[in-house]
Amino acid sequence: MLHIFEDRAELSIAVAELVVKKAQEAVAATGRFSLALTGGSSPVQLYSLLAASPYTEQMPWADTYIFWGDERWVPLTDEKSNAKMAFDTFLSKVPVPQNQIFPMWEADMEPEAFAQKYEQTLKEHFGQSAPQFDLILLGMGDDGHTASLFPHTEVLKEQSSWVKAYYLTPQSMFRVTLTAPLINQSKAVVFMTFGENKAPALAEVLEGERNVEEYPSQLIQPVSGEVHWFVDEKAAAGLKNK
Ligand SMILES: O=C1O[C@H](COP(=O)(O)O)[C@@H](O)[C@H](O)[C@H]1O
Repeated sequence: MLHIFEDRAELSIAVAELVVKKAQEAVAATGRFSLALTGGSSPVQLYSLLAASPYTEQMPWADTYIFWGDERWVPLTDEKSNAKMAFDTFLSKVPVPQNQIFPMWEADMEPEAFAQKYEQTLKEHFGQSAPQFDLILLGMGDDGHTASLFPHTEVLKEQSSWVKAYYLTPQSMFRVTLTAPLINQSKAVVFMTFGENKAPALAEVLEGERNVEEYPSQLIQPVSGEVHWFVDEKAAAGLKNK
């Protein structure tokens, strides 16, 4: 489902309202809300909203479990850390129990071993066979990547693992990411996409021929869950069907 907004501020408010709704529904139905966060610049305003009135009072923080969709393999104090951004913008300000927050990084571990450990953590949380997040937030890079599913990387072919780590040569760093098969088990996925730089990739992802090697965001098609694209008018400029 495509939702187009005039600007980032309006869009972030709409996503904050959706997060609150999904959280309340999940807690009413199952007693907990399992959320995977995105990194990058797109969610900064959303995260600040979640720490402020009127959203923070409506969030069932005590029953919320926070995971990440992906991470740059850097310490939690590094400015490039997706987790640091989330702590700075909202996690340090809301009453979600610390033991219900699962950053994708650990000191003194190799990234590949950490990915296996994170998968085990997810199995303990969800059970062995049904890794169904209530909501996964995603961004999309100008190149069509999402989470750390970058164009022309081996991780795009992954079918069985839930979490993978790999060295992203162009960025000279390891990445850790949920895999597409895991993301596609989610009950709901929300992409947040802003700005004219994203317009060409967005048009290809939503309306172009299937080419997942070039546009990995096309891999995200939940098996039975919802997928929402929250975009601003600039990002939507290249779309034919609005
Ligand atoms: O590297 C990453 O980039 C994407 C997109 O970031 P944005 O700055 O264009 O919003 C992000 O979704 C991902 O979590 C992050 O690791």
